Amino acid sequence: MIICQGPALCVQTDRREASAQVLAMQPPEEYLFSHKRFYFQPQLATAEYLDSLEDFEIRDSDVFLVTYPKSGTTWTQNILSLIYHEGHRDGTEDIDLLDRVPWLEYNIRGTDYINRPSPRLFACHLPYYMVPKGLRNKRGKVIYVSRNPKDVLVSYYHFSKIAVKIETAEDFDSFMEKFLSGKVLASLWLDHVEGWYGHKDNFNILFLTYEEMKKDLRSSVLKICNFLGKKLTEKELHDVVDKASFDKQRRDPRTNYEHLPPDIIEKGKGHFLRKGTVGDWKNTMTVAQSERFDSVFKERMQNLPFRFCWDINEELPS
Ligand SMILES: Nc1ncnc2c1ncn2[C@@H]1O[C@H](COP(=O)(O)OS(=O)(=O)O)[C@@H](OP(=O)(O)O)[C@H]1O
Repeated sequence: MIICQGPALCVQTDRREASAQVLAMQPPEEYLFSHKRFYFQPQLATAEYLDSLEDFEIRDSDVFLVTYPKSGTTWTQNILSLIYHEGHRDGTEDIDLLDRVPWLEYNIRGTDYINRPSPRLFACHLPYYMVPKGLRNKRGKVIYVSRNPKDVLVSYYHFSKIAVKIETAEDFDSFMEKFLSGKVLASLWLDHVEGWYGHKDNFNILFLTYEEMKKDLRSSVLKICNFLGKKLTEKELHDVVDKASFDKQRRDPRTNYEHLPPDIIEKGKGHFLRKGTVGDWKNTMTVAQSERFDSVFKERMQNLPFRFCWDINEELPS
């Protein structure tokens, strides 16, 4: 089975040959593969497979977590697994998170995940127009998690230093320019979020933000449970919230991706779960960089319903 973390981290536990074939098709210096106006990780995505997703058969019980990278994907994957799997909550099962909630666009190919019992859980970074058409007809459920794009940018920048398969940022300025022009995995943040929000009526969808999860994780888990029609006891809810905390997740090698080999994550350069805070962009971006970011993002942000801390002098929520 191919195991992937986001667009950037991928490893296979078996069936290595499938990925080796795909790898052989791509020159190693190519970090981005464009298909239908969207950037993918070239080692794993093929146009043929991506096109086949259109007809991927959706079950009403399917749950799709959709994010732009670095927005809280792993966190929500963990929450979904904890909500649905008692053995995960009580620690009696030793199943990899990425087997629980695999990547639709990268790692169900060649696996039998599609034949698993319901409810099937998937994660993806796909734009709204590339997901299976069944989803676009309101079958299955979609949870869309977004995060302040300034924090996304900073998280992505640091991640590029530890993720071997994505281009290492030379410096923050040049990485920011790539981010602002959408020349990164998953393309332009604005297009992704606007696309999903603008087409929300076609989907059975719940929008969440990283910031609201940080502010009140218990309420966010309850919101997810209500959307999924899943009732947890007080003890179960407590266990989900407890095991999804940043500290617990960081200490768990499975959710901090410490088990991934060094050709996926470079050891000793940082952790996947880095800081897990709101507003860390203020520690990295200068006033000039923030203003440059605003000059591209601010106007279009006003059409979105999500309210993020934007100005460098604005106080962060407690
Ligand atoms: N439990 C928990 N609580 C708070 N924050 C968390 C948690 N789990 C992951 N994270 C933070 O999410 C950031 C990684 O985002 P993703 O998981 O979406 O990355 S990826 O797209 O799957 O590569 C990355 O953010 P930064 O720390 O700002 O870099 C992670 O630390």
